[in-house]
Amino acid sequence: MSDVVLSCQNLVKKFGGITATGNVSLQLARGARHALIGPNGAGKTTLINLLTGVLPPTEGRITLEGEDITRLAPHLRVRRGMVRTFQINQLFLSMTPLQTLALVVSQQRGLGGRFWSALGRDRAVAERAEQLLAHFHLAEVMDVPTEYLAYGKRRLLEIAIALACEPRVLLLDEPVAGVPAGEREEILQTVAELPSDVSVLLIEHDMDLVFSFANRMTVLVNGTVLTEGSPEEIAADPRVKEVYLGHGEEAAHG
Ligand SMILES: Nc1ncnc2c1ncn2[C@@H]1O[C@H](COP(=O)(O)OP(=O)(O)OP(=O)(O)O)[C@@H](O)[C@H]1O
Repeated sequence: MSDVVLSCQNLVKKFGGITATGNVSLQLARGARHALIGPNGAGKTTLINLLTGVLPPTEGRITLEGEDITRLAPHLRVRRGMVRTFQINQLFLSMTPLQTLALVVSQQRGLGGRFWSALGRDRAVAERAEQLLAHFHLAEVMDVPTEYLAYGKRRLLEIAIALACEPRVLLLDEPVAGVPAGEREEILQTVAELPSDVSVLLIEHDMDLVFSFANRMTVLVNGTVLTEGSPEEIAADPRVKEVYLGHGEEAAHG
């Protein structure tokens, strides 16, 4: 097995005259806690949309576990182990975290819509759901309908749902956006502590959070990679400081 789980080579995405992604190459190492940072409009979300297949690239190539997935439909990328945090929809709002996770685990294990009976009978489904509830600090609210959950708990549930799909690559686009400052660190710590067979690519604006989470960082500016390195290298890079100082509050907090 290669040490690189996901990579893109020379990715370009143009929207009419705007180049949102300009010749980006990136490698996500197996087990990495990799952060993608950059000021507003740098092209971070566009890059995640290209990697997940929501947007087709204008040019370039994407490989997952060495296989070319550039033209693969988004749902087939999920099936191959690349998962992004899901938006919670109406169905999930009326369900509890336990029901939601049991449903996703059942689907994942090919039990489909029989999840209600599966939860009662299939110990393995219930056990995996309980494991996820414990890891994501949701055990005490597992029977509370999602619509009544605090925002931070909802974000944790979104990540837990993604994890229930047993990803090899987890893509998180600002997973703590809107969460009160005091709760953000705990959420990202929970992600950082996932098993090392899950490789994580995170977009996050809060620099303090990024530095406590990441062991690798890529800085995007104007759709291109300014630099990539360890958190220490990035923190010491005068070009990065310049970009962030140049954008002031906006860059630091989105
Ligand atoms: N569908 C689109 N049509 C036209 N331009 C787009 C589209 N999506 C993104 N862009 C442009 O591409 C550039 C990169 O946007 P993108 O949202 O990827 O940046 P970002 O780094 O995620 O920004 P933010 O931190 O504000 O979320 C911006 O100039 C944006 O206006």
